[in-house]
Amino acid sequence: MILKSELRKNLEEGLPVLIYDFDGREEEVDMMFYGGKITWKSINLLRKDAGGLICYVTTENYGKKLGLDFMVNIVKEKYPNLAKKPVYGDEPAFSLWVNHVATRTGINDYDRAKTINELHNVISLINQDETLAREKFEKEFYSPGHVPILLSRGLNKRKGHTELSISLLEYVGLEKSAVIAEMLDDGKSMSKEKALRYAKYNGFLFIEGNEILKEVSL
Ligand SMILES: O=C(CO)[C@H](O)[C@H](O)COP(=O)(O)O
Repeated sequence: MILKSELRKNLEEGLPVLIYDFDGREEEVDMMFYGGKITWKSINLLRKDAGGLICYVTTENYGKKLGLDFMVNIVKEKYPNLAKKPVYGDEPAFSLWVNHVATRTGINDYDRAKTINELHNVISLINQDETLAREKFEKEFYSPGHVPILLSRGLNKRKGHTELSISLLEYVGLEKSAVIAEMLDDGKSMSKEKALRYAKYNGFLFIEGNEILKEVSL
């Protein structure tokens, strides 16, 4: 059972939560942070202890309000021969890759934290002033950059870490803004058992996709 208050407290304190998707899907664990609590130290931990691709996550609906499309739609139009699906079947959640204009190269921990902090600010502005949020996004970001944006289609359409992380934020009542990276290990994805031991050792929450499905209404 997921303890809502404990989960919200951890996320608001800037602690990561580990999410395992499902047997028969990627069978991977992603490290997830709340997008509103990212510092350069969170990027450092994602890079060193998780090791996978560090992605910013929000919803398809918010993405549309900023004029963002799924990369797969762009690829289908421009490079139709490359528009294949990964082995586990889902259409990827990728949209554009961006940097904030105040970054230098965009890749170090400070730069990626800056890009993500400013993405979170844009996302938080959407519900107050949609037009201003889009203007701010177009004025302050450029693409291609070093932070991929993933857009959640909702768990009723796709059951990836993208959708699981957004559902957890909705469940605890936080803004739909997350940062995730896969946990890797010596040339492979980290096993669920090893990620569980890592979570226990560090006092981080470990949540399975099936537990999330039980708590949220699809
Ligand atoms: O692979 C990815 C995007 O597609 C990301 O790296 C991330 O792990 C989320 O993936 P998914 O939502 O497919 O589990």
